[in-house]
Amino acid sequence: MSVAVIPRALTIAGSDSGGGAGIQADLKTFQELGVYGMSALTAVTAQNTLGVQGVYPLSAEAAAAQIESVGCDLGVHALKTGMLFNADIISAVADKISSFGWKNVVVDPVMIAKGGADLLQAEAVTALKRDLLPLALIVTPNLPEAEVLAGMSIYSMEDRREAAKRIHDMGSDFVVIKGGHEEKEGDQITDLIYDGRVFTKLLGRRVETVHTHGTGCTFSAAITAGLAKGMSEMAAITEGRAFIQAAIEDSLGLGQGHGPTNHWAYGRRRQAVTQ
Ligand SMILES: Nc1ncnc2c1ncn2[C@@H]1O[C@H](COP(=O)(O)OP(=O)(O)OP(=O)(O)O)[C@@H](O)[C@H]1O
Ligand SMILES: Cc1ncc(COP(=O)(O)O)c(N)n1
Repeated sequence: MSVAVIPRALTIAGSDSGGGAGIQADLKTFQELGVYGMSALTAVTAQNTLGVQGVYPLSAEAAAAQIESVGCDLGVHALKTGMLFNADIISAVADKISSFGWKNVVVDPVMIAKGGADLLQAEAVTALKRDLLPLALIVTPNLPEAEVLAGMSIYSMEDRREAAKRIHDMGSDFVVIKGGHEEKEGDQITDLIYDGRVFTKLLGRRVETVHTHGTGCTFSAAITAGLAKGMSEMAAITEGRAFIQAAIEDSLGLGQGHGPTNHWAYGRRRQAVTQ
């Protein structure tokens, strides 16, 4: 493969020492999908499947310096943001994205870990909406995040459509409201996509499992990998959904709490089909 065609993706996110979410999940996903992965850390967390034991943010300067180093040398075909923690880091990240002129930007608006720990300070939501969402090609809130961004409660599919419209108005070309937190109704799970014109429902099979740590990180990283490889937004989102579905179905069963998903599963299934 010539250097010119190696797809390259950057994740700007926090470190999860347990390896199921954050930077670690993103880099595993990029690698599995044939994309060269790079990272800019925003915070270090002491974390495992039982929860978050500590959060140690880096300075906005440190986050910006890493993005600059990567951008001015290796080149970035697509990037995603995850845990950004505070308003200073968000503004610094938005500045760098603007100055490099990057367009393939996936924003996973990480706010609260599954175990309840704050991964974004409450006052930073304004900066997220004002500085980062206008630069996003795709934003992927879960249901509680969509409620915070849209400033409304979401009970029905009609509410979800309204929230998607409101978030779209903040500047992201595509809004994907993920269904992982929806009330359990039957065996289906719905991710709702809105492109400013049409609503599309992506339906998946709900897996009964506690091993869902890092599902949003992995899903948004898989979408980013697709964009880095030149896929359309819808194709990248669809492959991202297939990647996370396989990763949840074949989970590794690690840890005593909410374990990680299986980042090998999608690739192994594809290999099995082609053999
Ligand atoms: N039990 C499940 N079975 C099948 N798919 C799931 C399940 N839980 C989540 N998903 C899928 O995983 C993806 C991420 O959704 P989710 O709502 O869990 O994101 P999230 O809360 O941001 O994740 P996290 O905070 O753990 O990183 C979506 O595509 C969603 O449909
Ligand atoms: C560094 C980091 N980034 C993101 C998440 C969200 O994942 P989850 O909601 O599954 O805890 C996390 N726990 N840690």
